[in-house]
Amino acid sequence: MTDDNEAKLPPDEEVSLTAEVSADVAPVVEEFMAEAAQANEEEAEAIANDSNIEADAGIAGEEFLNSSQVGPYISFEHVCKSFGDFVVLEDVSFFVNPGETLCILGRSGVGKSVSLQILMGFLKPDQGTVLVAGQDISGLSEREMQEVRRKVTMVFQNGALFDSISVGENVAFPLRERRTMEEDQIRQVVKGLLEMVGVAGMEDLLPSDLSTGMKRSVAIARALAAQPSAVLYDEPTTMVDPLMAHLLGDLIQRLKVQLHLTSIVVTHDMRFAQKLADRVVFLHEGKAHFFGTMEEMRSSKDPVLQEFLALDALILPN
Ligand SMILES: Nc1ncnc2c1ncn2[C@@H]1O[C@H](COP(=O)(O)OP(=O)(O)OP(=O)(O)O)[C@@H](O)[C@H]1O
Repeated sequence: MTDDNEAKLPPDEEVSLTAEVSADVAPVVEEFMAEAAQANEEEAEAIANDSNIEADAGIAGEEFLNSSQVGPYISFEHVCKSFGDFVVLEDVSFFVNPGETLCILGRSGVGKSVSLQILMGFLKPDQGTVLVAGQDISGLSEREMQEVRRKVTMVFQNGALFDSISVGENVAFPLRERRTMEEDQIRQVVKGLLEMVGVAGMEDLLPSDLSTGMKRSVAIARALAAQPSAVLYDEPTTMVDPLMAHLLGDLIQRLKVQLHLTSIVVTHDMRFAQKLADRVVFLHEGKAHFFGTMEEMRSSKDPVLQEFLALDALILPN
């Protein structure tokens, strides 16, 4: 390939999500994805309008929330969480706007996964306000929380697939729950989603037949089948090879750009965060020690951040 041709290639995030989808199922999958993208765009606009009304009325609240131009889609406001006497989170605040990606960074045991579990309503905060899908989830019942989890879904490290049913049935699960799709449409969307996430033709395998990275890809396909507006990823690049990590990073970025998905990514991987994050929150000793862009984090003179970045550079030399 000549340099000229290379210059004409679209950036990774603009390569169509359905580029790898077979022609026989592409129309159905494209329609399915377009529906999801439109719903996410409309929801983001609604939140932007609401927050403009609030800002006009002068009731937008805290300084850190005012710094976001749109209303946040997900946020922690002064969240505290302890297990017995052990304080994990102490007055932690951060947000992610609709269609943006936030990476949660920090050493082992600082409460990154606990934060995700609070956002999913699996753990309750002791204090503070947690906003998910634009609404305060603190007073919600388990049933109401299940509705929120249709919009904001999580991709667990191990995929959390149903072990006893096939890969295809795992991905079909959210489609069947909708009760609006014909069997043939379901088959086409499942096939297309699996092709899209790089595990084509694996419908009939069991989750136990798959590698860790493949399970994670299937978990992303299952998450997308629910047409969510936000996806929370817990350590997506842990225990996968660098090529798989790169593919997952590309996919998350394309989902953001083309589906307007809001994402929160817990990661140890600074290169991954550099590639994906609009903002990062760095948890340290129970606090949100830093909340800002990667550039701001890299240029910070804060000794704790500098030490973390220096250690990362040692582990992953350029
Ligand atoms: N249900 C629980 N009961 C008691 N302690 C818990 C519970 N869940 C988490 N913890 C503790 O809270 C702390 C934070 O855990 P968490 O899993 O959020 O860390 P992390 O930042 O995700 O770490 P890693 O990067 O190693 O995954 C740990 O000390 C953990 O043992």
